Amino acid sequence: MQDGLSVKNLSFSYGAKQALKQVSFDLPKGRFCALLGPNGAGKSTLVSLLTRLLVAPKGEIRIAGHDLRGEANAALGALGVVFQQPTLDLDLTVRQNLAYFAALHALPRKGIPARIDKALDRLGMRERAEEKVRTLNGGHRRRTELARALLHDPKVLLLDEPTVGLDAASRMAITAHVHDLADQGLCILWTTHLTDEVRDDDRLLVLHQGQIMADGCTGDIRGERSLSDWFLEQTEMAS
Ligand SMILES: Nc1ncnc2c1ncn2[C@@H]1O[C@H](COP(=O)(O)OP(=O)(O)OP(=O)(O)O)[C@@H](O)[C@H]1O
Repeated sequence: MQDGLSVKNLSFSYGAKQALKQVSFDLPKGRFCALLGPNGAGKSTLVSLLTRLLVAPKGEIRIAGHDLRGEANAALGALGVVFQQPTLDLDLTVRQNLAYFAALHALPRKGIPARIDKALDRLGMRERAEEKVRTLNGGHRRRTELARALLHDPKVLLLDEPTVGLDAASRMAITAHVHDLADQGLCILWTTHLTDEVRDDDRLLVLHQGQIMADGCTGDIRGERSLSDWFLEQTEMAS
């Protein structure tokens, strides 16, 4: 899918343990998609395959139309990633952290300050640009990582349980910011095991025991039940 994320028949095993079984989905641009799965469902394995930390022997991944196997540079160039573990340098300022990333990715030097300002604006972080990351709270650190992931103007943004360790207010703020990014045209894949981060009009993929057990609009999937009740019931039934 052009400008979106497409996965076809993706399987992966760690030795005898099959972590993903024939996973397929197509995510369009301009949509927030939550990948919901309990512990051990295969979320981290999928993230590792999408970022090429692992390579699947079978199946296809296309990022903004580029095949991750055949056109790895173009595919990864269209992908922004926020990993679960924070990777900011605490002793550098917000701006320095972003500039460091821009240099690492060989972005054209002249445009870097404007790119940084734009990315910080998108996350409401411009006024924090000159502060050391160590002085920021967890939510603002997360937003800095998000701004950094946007610097190279990706089409697809992948977030691996991005709210882990944040308080309720920061979780809400980050979730709202990322929904705004989807409204601005990005294709978002947000992995989580927390049902309260998913809105009724979000696209929902439910991963359980390595397989997609539901794919659609969240409100349609949960029906009359709360998503939390639906999710518990389904994952317990399938266990
Ligand atoms: N290096 C490994 N060697 C063997 N099995 C593994 C390895 N990494 C993961 N697994 C297994 O693969 C399955 C999927 O794990 P994965 O970490 O992808 O799930 P997850 O949904 O990310 O879980 P969590 O939310 O707990 O991180 C699990 O059964 C897990 O035990």
